Amino acid sequence: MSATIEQTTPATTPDTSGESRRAVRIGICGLGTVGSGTVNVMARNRDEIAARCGRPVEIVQIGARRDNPACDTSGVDVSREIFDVAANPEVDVLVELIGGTTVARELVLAAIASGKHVVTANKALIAEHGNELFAAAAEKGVTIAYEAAVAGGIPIIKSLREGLVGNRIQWLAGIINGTGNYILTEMREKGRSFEEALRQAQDLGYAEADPTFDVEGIDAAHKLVIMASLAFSMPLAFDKVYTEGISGVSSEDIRYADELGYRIKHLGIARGTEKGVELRVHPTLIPQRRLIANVNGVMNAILVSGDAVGPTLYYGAGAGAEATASAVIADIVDVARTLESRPEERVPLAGVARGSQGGTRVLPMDEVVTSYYLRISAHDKPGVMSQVASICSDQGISIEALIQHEPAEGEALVPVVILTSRAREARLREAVAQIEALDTVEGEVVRIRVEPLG
Ligand SMILES: NC(=O)c1ccc[n+]([C@@H]2O[C@H](COP(=O)([O-])OP(=O)(O)OC[C@H]3O[C@@H](n4cnc5c(N)ncnc54)[C@H](O)[C@@H]3O)[C@@H](O)[C@H]2O)c1
Ligand SMILES: N[C@@H](CCO)C(=O)O
Ligand code: NA
Repeated sequence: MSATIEQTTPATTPDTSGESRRAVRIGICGLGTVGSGTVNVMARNRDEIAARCGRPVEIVQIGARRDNPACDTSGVDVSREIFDVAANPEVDVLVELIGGTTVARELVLAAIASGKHVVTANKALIAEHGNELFAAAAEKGVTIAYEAAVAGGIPIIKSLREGLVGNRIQWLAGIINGTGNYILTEMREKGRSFEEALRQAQDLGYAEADPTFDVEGIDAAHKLVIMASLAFSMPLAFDKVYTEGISGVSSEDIRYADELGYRIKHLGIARGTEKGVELRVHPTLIPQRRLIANVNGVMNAILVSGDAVGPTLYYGAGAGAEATASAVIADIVDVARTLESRPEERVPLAGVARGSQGGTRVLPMDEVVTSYYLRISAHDKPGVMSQVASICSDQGISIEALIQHEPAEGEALVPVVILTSRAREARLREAVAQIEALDTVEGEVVRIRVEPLG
């Protein structure tokens, strides 16, 4: 089917010099949550977008397997074959919203080969194939814009690549998976089960097609590596990120953390050290008084600390149809604004000029230094604490706080909760192995890292 979009603005808009400029022609591939959100927001805010671009922005084609009742595509050429969009000479900018890394990679390469700019919300694609795609785009003199890929509607890519460009970034830490934060919040505030909260997040359109990506930290690792690449001018190194998800976080640990004055949040952390950059994603205890500890539900927040500016905080909806569409459209406008500029005058895709990325070392997890929350299931016998304290002390670790309640009626095991001093990961692991080997201790010791973030 093919027809013209109903016009509420003229197909040309006067630019500041008074000349009329032709519309920027957009092709959207994928009409799921983000695709339909983008169509809706573009239709609703079309006059504002045209005014901000200095020219109309028109969706000329959509590639979708099926129609989506969440948006109105009447008047737009809809093809069931997404590669039609990549081949369409009428399309200036291809917007990839299908997700995944196989077909999406082929689609983006095809679009680049035919000289189109690309906008994508696909963090998996950028994190895993970004080095290749950026090189292909640079060869062709086109742009790949990926604001929606990290922290949904929060303009964090723009902040890192433009707003903070005068700084040396020291570290960044963020709640960068909306689904995970939604689950942890529902568990803590409403006592919901993990499974129930995940189902709700899926119903609300927050989760990835495969929700293991959200729950096991893979999605956060994708986003972290993209931010770290910009912050530390290094190639995308997804396979080097230490990744732990939230599936092991229990309601019990959330309660003990509260008792100690902390919240458990799933964080992505990138920190520059003299020996290399730490890249890690894991549940983290954060002091309750920190703003980021109070970021709840689907909201995301990222702290970025620069040598000149100090700590800065970015907060907003990390997932959802229209919040993500906000970032997709920001990218479309960015691309549209520079359509006629020479490639070397545009903001570099990877944040630095081609060939200027350093081969920064990613620090092995064993060398990371942090504090820990440990929960030990111990038999209610005298001497357990002194054994645990002596093992920790042998590894140079001291105990900063301790919770030990009376065992529940009829229970032989009593939970012992400890906050440790800062220690090297390797030393902590050794101490935990020795604690687990004690006759007086049952099962595995729960360990969650603690970050003061200030
Ligand atoms: N949902 C969010 O809140 C959110 C936020 C930020 C980024 N993202 C990213 O945006 C992308 C899309 O996510 P979504 O939530 O909209 O997913 P979705 O599953 O709702 O939508 C994807 C759509 O693409 C279609 N599709 C997949 N392969 C196709 C093919 N070969 N041909 C035609 N259609 C195809 C699917 O049928 C589906 O309609 C993903 O990369 C995701 O990681 C999503
Ligand atoms: N599944 C992702 C979507 C936004 O990238 C999340 O929950 O954060
Ligand atoms: Na963003």
